[in-house]
Amino acid sequence: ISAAAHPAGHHVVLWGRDAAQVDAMARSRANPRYLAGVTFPTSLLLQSGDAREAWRDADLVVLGTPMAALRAQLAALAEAGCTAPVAWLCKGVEPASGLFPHEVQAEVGPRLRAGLLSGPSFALEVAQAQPTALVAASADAEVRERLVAAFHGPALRVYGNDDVTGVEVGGAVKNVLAIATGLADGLALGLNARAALITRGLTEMTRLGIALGGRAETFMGLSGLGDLVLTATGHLSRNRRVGLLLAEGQTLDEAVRSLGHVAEGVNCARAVVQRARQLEVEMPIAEAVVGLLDGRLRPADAVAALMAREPAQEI
Ligand SMILES: NC(=O)c1ccc[n+]([C@@H]2O[C@H](COP(=O)([O-])OP(=O)(O)OC[C@H]3O[C@@H](n4cnc5c(N)ncnc54)[C@H](O)[C@@H]3O)[C@@H](O)[C@H]2O)c1
Ligand SMILES: O=P(O)(O)OC[C@H](O)CO
Repeated sequence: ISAAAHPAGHHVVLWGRDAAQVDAMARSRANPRYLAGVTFPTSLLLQSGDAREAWRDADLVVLGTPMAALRAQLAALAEAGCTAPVAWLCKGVEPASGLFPHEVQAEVGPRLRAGLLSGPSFALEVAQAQPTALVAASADAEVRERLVAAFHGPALRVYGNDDVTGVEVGGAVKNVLAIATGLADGLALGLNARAALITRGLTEMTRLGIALGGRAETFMGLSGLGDLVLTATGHLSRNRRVGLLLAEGQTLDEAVRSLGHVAEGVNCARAVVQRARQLEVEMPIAEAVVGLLDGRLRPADAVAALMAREPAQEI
């Protein structure tokens, strides 16, 4: 995403916590482990050390960490009195608390001018400047405008949306559903089953999102249906890969270890189901994913349980 901001003519600093890694990237102008074949723009400045040096004069701060690191990063910005808009890219819930990103921000940095970027976007394709459409979500119109100004360009279309809850629920629940479709595809349950999981999964996402205060239309947009289709079917998805590995017979620990990357859906599943139960929202597919991840259900039992549900009206 740092590379994506470059064609828009901005001065971009990529800060990383691992000095050796940042040094290696600065020398090679590449990150072969994550972004194979991508060369960084010559103007992209790479920095480590004191993060405040990187964002002190920034017009916009973008946090590209997993959910587990969001609280500490936001707290540091809040404590240092950051006045620039701050946006996160993570999708999911905080593992320790089950909170969505904007809820974490409300706890640690309520005065930050905050927003997020979401939508169907594998990092590799964004870095390759493949055409991509994203959502800039914030309750603050100026933050949305700043994000659009920073990233909208020849390869990225950025749409605004003020429904932060809806956008974040979509980004979290699609991870859980991608595990489910990965499992179904790994078990060769067929294309009909995959389409059914995506569609009924979208219904679950929408029900939960509305119960949490999101708007129905958001779930039909890029951060809902769009990201669900991408993550549930795209071979670059880590969450889908977890499902495929479970279908091969790996345990959850083995699957997460062999993945070697963060798969937010593993933490999301339990938190999403817990929220749904509290709100009396039915989410049978997400419930089945939790049963599978916890080792309480075997894949065949999960399929049988979902198929044995009472007939119901579609809407
Ligand atoms: N990779 C993608 O295609 C993609 C696309 C859209 C959104 N996301 C979301 O973005 C988030 C990050 O995903 P990723 O694939 O970039 O993960 P990642 O594991 O590659 O981590 C991203 C960066 O965060 C750093 N980091 C990790 N823990 C940290 C900490 N405690 N403090 C500071 N930095 C820390 C890592 O060193 C790394 O540089 C996830 O929530 C993911 O769902 C990823
Ligand atoms: O690789 P995943 O499953 O974390 O998905 C990455 C992005 O969220 C896709 O939009």
